[in-house]
Amino acid sequence: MGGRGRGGRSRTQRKHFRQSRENVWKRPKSDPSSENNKDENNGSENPTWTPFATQNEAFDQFYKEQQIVTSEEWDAFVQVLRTPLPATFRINSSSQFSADIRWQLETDFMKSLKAEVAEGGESEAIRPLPWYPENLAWHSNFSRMQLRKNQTLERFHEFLKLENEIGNITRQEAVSMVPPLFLDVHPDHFVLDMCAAPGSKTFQLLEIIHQSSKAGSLPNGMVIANDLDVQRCNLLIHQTKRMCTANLIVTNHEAQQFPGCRLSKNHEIMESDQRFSQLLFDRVLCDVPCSGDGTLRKAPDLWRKWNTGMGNGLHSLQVLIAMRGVALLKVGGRMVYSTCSMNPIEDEAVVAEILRRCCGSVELVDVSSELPELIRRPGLKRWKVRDRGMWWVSYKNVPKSRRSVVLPSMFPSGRSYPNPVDNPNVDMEDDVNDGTNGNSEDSVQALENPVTCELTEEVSEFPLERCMRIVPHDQNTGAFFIAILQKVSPLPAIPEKPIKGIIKQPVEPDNQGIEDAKVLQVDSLARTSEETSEAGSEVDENDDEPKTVDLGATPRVTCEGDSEETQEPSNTKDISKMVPGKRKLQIQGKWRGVDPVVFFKDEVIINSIKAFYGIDESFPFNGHLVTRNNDARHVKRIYYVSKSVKDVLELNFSVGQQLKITSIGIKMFERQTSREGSTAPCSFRISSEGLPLILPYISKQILCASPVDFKHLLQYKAIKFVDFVDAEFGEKAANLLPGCCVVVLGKGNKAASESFQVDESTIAIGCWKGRTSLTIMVTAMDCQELLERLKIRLGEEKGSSKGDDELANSVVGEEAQQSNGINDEEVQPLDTSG
Ligand SMILES: C[S@@+](CC[C@H](N)C(=O)[O-])C[C@H]1O[C@@H](n2cnc3c(N)ncnc32)[C@H](O)[C@@H]1O
Repeated sequence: MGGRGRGGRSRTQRKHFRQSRENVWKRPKSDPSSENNKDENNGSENPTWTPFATQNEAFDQFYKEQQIVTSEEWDAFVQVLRTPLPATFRINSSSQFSADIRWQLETDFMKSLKAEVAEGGESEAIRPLPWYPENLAWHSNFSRMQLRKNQTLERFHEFLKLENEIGNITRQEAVSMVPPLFLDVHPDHFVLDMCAAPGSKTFQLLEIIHQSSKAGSLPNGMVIANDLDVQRCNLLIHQTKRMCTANLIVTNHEAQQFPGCRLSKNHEIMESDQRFSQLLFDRVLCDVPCSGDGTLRKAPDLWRKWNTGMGNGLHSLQVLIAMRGVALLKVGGRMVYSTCSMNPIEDEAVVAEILRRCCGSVELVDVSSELPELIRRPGLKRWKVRDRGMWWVSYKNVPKSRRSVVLPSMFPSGRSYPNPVDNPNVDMEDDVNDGTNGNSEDSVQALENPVTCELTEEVSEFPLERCMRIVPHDQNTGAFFIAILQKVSPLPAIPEKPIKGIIKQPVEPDNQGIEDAKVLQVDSLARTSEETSEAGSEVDENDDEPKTVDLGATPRVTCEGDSEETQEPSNTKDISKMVPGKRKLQIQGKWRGVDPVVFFKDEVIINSIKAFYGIDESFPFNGHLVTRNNDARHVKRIYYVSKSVKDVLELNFSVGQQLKITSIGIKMFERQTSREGSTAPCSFRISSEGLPLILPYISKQILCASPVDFKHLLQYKAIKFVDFVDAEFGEKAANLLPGCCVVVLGKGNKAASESFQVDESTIAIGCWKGRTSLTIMVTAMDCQELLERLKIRLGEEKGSSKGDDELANSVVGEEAQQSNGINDEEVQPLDTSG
């Protein structure tokens, strides 16, 4: 069960989230490339912001020449690129409230907003994206400014903000929603998201995995979401936390070096139920780092920065990442390669190189009949390479001096040629910067390139027309490139014969699968990630993503120069001493500075939890509980993992902890820390994220409240037993054992006497049974959301026997809340400390 959408977050974290949103269509005046310093709205002097320039001659030259749109379309293409991107968002299809939210949009907001738009002369306010299944993705014509304009829009704005934070919707660029749709994910699939942060596509993949889960059950599939960047991994954790899933592992590796996790042949398989001996995936999403010019509409700063070196510099890394993805794919599996760049060097050239290296074991899938309403263009079969102001149509004539930068794989034929004798007339080193955009990469040469004229253009032999490019002016979106690949047979062994300019660099000699036995690399491909990230900018998929996250309580310790290489645990003692003021350096197997992941097996604690909540034996505990602390006595949080994640974890232990795990599973139990909490019979409470999963299995400490009492609990947070409208409920609550309990929303007015059955629509909250009262353990935001949902589901409450004012007077709020230590900060943002 995932995506119940009630994962709370800390106030600090939300504050960061809000503050980090920037107006991407303005930049600080201090920026030297500002064109003027007038305020764009009133023409007055604005000391802080100026509009972005949306011109770049090198960009125009490059894309005109590549003919990604016809010359007749050029004006329309750039005109749309220069306008801000309309907001789009997606309903979380696995959320308990997805149908309610869609109903609200289709009936309430579509109508009420239409009136507003009519006033402003616009034709459409919000509309579902026609190509996205089941009206789950929406386009809005309002700018943020407009959203604040009047009350109706403000209500819509508040709705978007709240539902996004709760996890019922995700604000995501329309084109970014496309790759997961073509991945054809099934709930039992093992999926690898190689470059996953900030996680909007991971979220989508998890939705699909969870889509048809029944209450209390988990799908057989799982997602591993990986990102190289630790900070962005934290964004990913933050984003996916809203999904409340036990079927996710977040890892922190260079995707091109993603571990093979393969048992050696002589490894004894101890457990009879061990499912697999190597971690291979049914689906791989390879949404690589790219120059990002498809996001110009939401990141207009790129207009100024754009140059051809960005795409050229990323091509090698993109090939390496994609090849690693293919190697980790099961035969018969599907991989989607995507970029938010329009550049053929990052797009078609990479796909062609994958096909070339795979020698027929990978095919481009023709998806022309899928999602017919999505307007897209076929991939290019011919393109040119631009480097330092020169156009090259074949590698043949690339001068020796540029051959470490311009690679054979960048060209449609992919052919390598011996070094030419450099043409003295084409002195690349002396290329003059004419200052067009402040970058020497794109000095525009007035002279015609003599080398280009000698050659006919190359055409790719691969069916690259099966790739798709989405361009902004076709359906008012950003731009995106997508290719769908299928692995039809194991990858071939690559000839041992050394090829000039190419070195053999097996990714992981000890753990390679048969498929990826020999992955060759062009020597310039072996550049470090630091170099490549300088070459291009990685642009957030979601302009509402926070750029930084307050990690809350746990400071993370990272070591300077810490690489993905094995680090011996024996070294860590000394290193922890070298970091004064920080908590003890954590170790996860061979990874330093990362909290350990350990199976939680403390029978005493597990049995006390089972007994206290009356958890049915059919709920699988064995091997499904993990912690981030080696010392069971000091475990604060216990996480729950699905069977699929458990299997991967067991394999990971067997192969020497190759995976560097930054987050795993769903937080299920948390230790009580307050005074009253420590005297309760069970020292662990059920976390709000884990509750929906375990709910059908709980038989003790659980009550059913009438809608009116449930609503009052949400409104007033704490209510004395004697003050419940349904006296029987109050009595039953008073008879619970002290500590954590669960309150389920019932249907009738005397819900306490109802027998209830839990299904996907059941709404329940965690509470604390104190001496005289019941107090909810739900964040303020989750309370607000639940109250909204109740309003819609139940209609306005009528005929309450106890008025709200009267009840308000009986509220014990502060006292009770303090006693159990629950407050708005209940849910920690990062799953790192034990
Ligand atoms: C285009 S963004 C991915 C967007 C993401 N798929 C989403 O939908 O939210 C590219 C990501 O690749 C990461 N990255 C860059 N180099 C990487 C590498 N060598 N291995 C893994 N991730 C890398 C960046 O940190 C960035 O988060």
